[in-house]
Amino acid sequence: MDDIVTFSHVSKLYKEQQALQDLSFTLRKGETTAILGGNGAGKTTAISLMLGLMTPTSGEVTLFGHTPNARGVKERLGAMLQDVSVMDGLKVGELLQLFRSYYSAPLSFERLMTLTGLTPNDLKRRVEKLSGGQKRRVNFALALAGNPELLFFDEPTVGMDVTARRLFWQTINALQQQGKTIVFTTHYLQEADEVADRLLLFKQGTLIADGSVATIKGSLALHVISFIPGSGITCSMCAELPTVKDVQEDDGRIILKVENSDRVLQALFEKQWNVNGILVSQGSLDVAFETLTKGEAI
Ligand SMILES: Nc1ncnc2c1ncn2[C@@H]1O[C@H](COP(=O)(O)OP(=O)(O)OP(=O)(O)O)[C@@H](O)[C@H]1O
Repeated sequence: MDDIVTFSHVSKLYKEQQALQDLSFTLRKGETTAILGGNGAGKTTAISLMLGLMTPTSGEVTLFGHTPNARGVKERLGAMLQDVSVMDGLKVGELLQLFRSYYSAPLSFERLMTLTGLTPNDLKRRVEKLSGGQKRRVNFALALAGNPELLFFDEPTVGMDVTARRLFWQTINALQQQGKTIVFTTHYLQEADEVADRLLLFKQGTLIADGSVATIKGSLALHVISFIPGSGITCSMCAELPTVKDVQEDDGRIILKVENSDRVLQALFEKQWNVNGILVSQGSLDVAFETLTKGEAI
């Protein structure tokens, strides 16, 4: 079966707070999905529901066609959550061994160390003595210990240094090649752009966009035009140009986010405005994200 995660009209209410509202989507085998959204959009709540750490107020969540807490489901998934909570009092090697013992076909110590960058020295250290970044490596190793089919990462690279971050994405890439299904949340849009096959964009507990990076960028079709304004050219004049959605000034350049760059260029030439150094580029995921989360495009 190719449907690995399904949300069917899922809502979650925390007392008065509506965290998710009528959310429906399906994640398929082998897909890498990035869940994006501003603070409080509902990303962690969605992941917690997938992991069976809480239940929906209404609607249904399934993993591999079963409820997340059904027998046999947990063995097939691994997770690295935002709160780095590892068991104090144990050495890293002991903790890894404990986790490996839960699974029928765990990854070897050597493989886990290669994948996560843990060193033989790290294995001898007590978990509570590790730095925040080192604890995240341990949590990464724990998520991979059972060689699961489905992996969840909630803001995985927060607190990782550059080397750790690079190794993390290399490992994710290797897992993608093996056909694993991966779900991660991030505030770093570049990560989502580079790694994900699919983006789910949350806003205030609802799904406002679902598609590939290319589709989401393309559906918005926002382009960026920038130029150095000559005297007399102001931001408010530029805001009147056709299809302009946003105007900013930065470092002596006026930067326009526009729906139709051809029409803007044509208008600039017709008006014979005194502008220099015109640059046109395709909108980035950041632009798409900003536009969507401001609600302008929907
Ligand atoms: N245990 C809780 N009790 C009450 N409200 C909660 C609880 N957990 C989350 N919320 C609220 O539910 C909403 C969604 O929170 P959630 O943590 O899922 O968002 P998020 O997208 O992961 O945010 P962030 O990017 O800041 O981590 C927020 O308004 C939050 O305040």
